[in-house]
Parts: sequence; structure tokens; C-alpha cells
Amino acid sequence: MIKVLTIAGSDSCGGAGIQADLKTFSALGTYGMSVITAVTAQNTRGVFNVRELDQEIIRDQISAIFEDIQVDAVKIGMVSSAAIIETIGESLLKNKAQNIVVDPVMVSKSGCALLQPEAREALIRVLLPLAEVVTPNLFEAEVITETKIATLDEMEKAAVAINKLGAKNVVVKGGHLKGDAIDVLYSEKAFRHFGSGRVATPHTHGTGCTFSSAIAASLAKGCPVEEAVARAKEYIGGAIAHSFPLGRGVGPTHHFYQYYRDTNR
Ligand SMILES: Nc1ncnc2c1ncn2[C@@H]1O[C@H](COP(=O)(O)OP(=O)(O)O)[C@@H](O)[C@H]1O
Ligand SMILES: Cc1ncc(COP(=O)(O)O)c(N)n1
Repeated sequence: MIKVLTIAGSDSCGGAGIQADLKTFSALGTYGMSVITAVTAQNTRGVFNVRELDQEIIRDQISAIFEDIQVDAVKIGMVSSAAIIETIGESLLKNKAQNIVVDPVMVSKSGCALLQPEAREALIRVLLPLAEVVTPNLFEAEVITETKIATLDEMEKAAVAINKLGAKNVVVKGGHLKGDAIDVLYSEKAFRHFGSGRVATPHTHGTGCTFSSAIAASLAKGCPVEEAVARAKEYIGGAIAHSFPLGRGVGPTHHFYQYYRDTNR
């Protein structure tokens, strides 16, 4: 059994965060485990409260898993504060975690801050050097690089800058571009674009979480980075094409439990 761990926040309405990650891991035929960093009171319309867990229980969750189970890949999502980032970094280094995918979650689709602004520095210093793959969206890439990004050329430049900050492979996601949804991968000093038509739907709650978890699941299976990103792009395209209204706001992606059975990958 392939085993994948998510370290992220809980989304009470199940569209993003830990819940989206575990659904993605299952849909891709892997066994999912979770370390919860924060609990959000959230629905399709907004985030109404956030409670961070303390560093001790975050550290103990990570230790409990690594001292007993071999982890094939780790996805990191909402990390909330600098203190939590330091704890996660120390614990993953100590346990020699492999295949780490960092989704530098900063703001929810509904506009609520999920990373304290002062934690930006810790995210760059601690988490980027641990990342086999980092998956910023346009806004997150702008915050990390302190540049404006609106074109594919600017996405490529940002990807190189983020690689220089320590992340081995960088995917700047184009979900918020105008026109097609094109993601830019910078890997081994080369660019590759992963494009798809834009699905005309307002229901994109959890797209970033789903995409980064799908990359982690494929890395866990031993896929090279480029192939892992290609498969994740295929999976998220289908998950968005079948996203659906839930509640009165931004609905979630759909996870295909037949995907793994049908494709066996
Ligand atoms: N409307 C859409 N149609 C097709 N693909 C999309 C759409 N929105 C986002 N994506 C894809 O979903 C993935 C997540 O991207 P994005 O929504 O930018 O991330 P985030 O949730 O972090 O803001 C990327 O692969 C992106 O290209
Ligand atoms: C707990 C949690 N983590 C992450 C997101 C970001 O969601 P998205 O994948 O839509 O960017 C969220 N809304 N809530």
C-alpha cells in the first residue's frame, strides 16, 4: 500500500484542506494520513473562525506517524503561523521525510487569510528548501517573489526565482489567469506548460488542495516529477469539470473514486 500524509488545516465543509487531500489520496488508490495544523469553521461562503493547534500536538502527530509507518510522500497545505512552520520543518527533517509537496496556502477562495502575513518569511526559509515540488497560485507566487505576475513569461520568471529560494521543482498555477488554465513547471532548468481549457464554473473550492495532493500521491507511487504534475493536471481537470454546487457559495471539486480503477494510475 502506498502511504501519503497531509499536514494541513481542517475545512469543516469538506471542500478544501485535510478533507480534500484525503479524498484525493483515496481516489488515487493510496492510503491517506493526516496531521491537523488548524481547525477552520468554514463553508462554501466563507471562513468564520480559525483555531490553530499548539506546536506540541502538531509535533506529536508527526512523530506518531513517522515512528510507526513508512511515509511515501507528504503534502503540506495550510500552516497558519511561523511557529507551526518551524515545528513542521524540524519534525520533517528529523524524520527524513521524502517527496514533500508544499502548497503555500495563503488566502481562501472566499478571501480569508489562512497564513499570517508575518509567517511568509518562515515559509520561504523553512518550507521551500524541503520541497520536492512547490505549487503556488498566481497570488502566492507574487507574495513569495514580491513581483506582479499576469503573463506566462512572468510565471516562468517567478518559477525560476522560487527555485532559487530552495524549492527543487516549481509549479506556478494558472487557475487565476485570464483564458486557458495553464500551469508552468520549472524543473531541471527547463520549463513545461500544462494547459487545459478553462471550465466555466464558479465551483472551485479546493482546487489547489486537490492538485497538490494528486502530485504527492503520484510521487509516492514513484512517478518522476513531470509525470506526477501531468497526472495531477489531468485529475484536477476532471474534478473541476464535475464540480458541483453545495450550499450557497463556491462548491467543491468532485473526486472520482473510479479514476484509479479505470486508469490504474
Ligand atoms: N476553471 C478552471 N478550469 C480548469 N482548470 C482550472 C480552473 N481553475 C483552476 N484550474 C486548475 O486547478 C489547479 C489549481 O489551480 P488554482 O485554482 O490556481 O489554485 P488555488 O486553489 O491554489 O488558487 C491548477 O492546475 C489550475 O490550472
Ligand atoms: C483549511 C483550508 N485549507 C486550504 C484552503 C484553500 O483552498 P483552495 O484549495 O481552494 O485554495 C481552504 N479554503 N481551507
